[in-house]
Amino acid sequence: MTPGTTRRLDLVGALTAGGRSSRFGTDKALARLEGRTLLEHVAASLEDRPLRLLVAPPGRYALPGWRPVPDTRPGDGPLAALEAALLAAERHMGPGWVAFAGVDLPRLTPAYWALLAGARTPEARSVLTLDAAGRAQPLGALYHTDLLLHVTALLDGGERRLRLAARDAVTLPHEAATRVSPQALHNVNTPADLAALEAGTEQ
Ligand SMILES: Nc1nc2c(ncn2[C@@H]2O[C@H](COP(=O)(O)OP(=O)(O)OP(=O)(O)O)[C@@H](O)[C@H]2O)c(=O)[nH]1
Ligand SMILES: [Mg+2]
Repeated sequence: MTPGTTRRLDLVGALTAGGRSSRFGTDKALARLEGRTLLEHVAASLEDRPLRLLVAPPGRYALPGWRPVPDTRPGDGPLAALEAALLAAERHMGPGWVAFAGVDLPRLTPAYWALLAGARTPEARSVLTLDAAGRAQPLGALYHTDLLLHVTALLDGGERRLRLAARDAVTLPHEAATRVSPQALHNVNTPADLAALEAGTEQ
């Protein structure tokens, strides 16, 4: 990649939406914020991608323009959903980068993804943002399809933690992400998390 260019369009968008929402109590993908569902908010952040993948149980959601992708290992969590997304991305577009989002990050924006895309280096195979506590956030991150073997090996070994997927990672400061996309990493796990977002009391 030429230094300084972002090449935004070469990212495949992947939205994982196969969770149980057990902490939220009802399906959080369909919870509403400012007149739209959380699913629609996150989808809008990836609307300009050439390929958009929705990793979810078949028929659970209708999202125009998004290609349904079934889980390779249903119910095994977001690491398994990343495997399904990387496989589908490689099948349809060849080797390359995937922007991996969850339904519970409604403040992600195109500018956020452009920032991550611009931070890629030739050696990098993942790009993540640090949260306010300094932890790299594995959702709302970029992964290269080269990570497929690694992700599959983790899953085959019984691992389920998404944060272990990242390798050869570039990490961006929290402030850099929230400057272009305020509250970008605010994660909606409970109704209180959503209420805080509506009230504007979360960063
Ligand atoms: N495709 C797929 N997505 C998943 C799976 N498990 C979780 N997700 C998604 O991963 C993202 C983050 O997951 P969590 O915050 O743990 O969501 P969750 O499992 O629905 O919620 P809890 O039951 O409260 O943990 C959300 O977008 C979920 O929909 C899965 O097994 N398959
Ligand atoms: Mg969550």
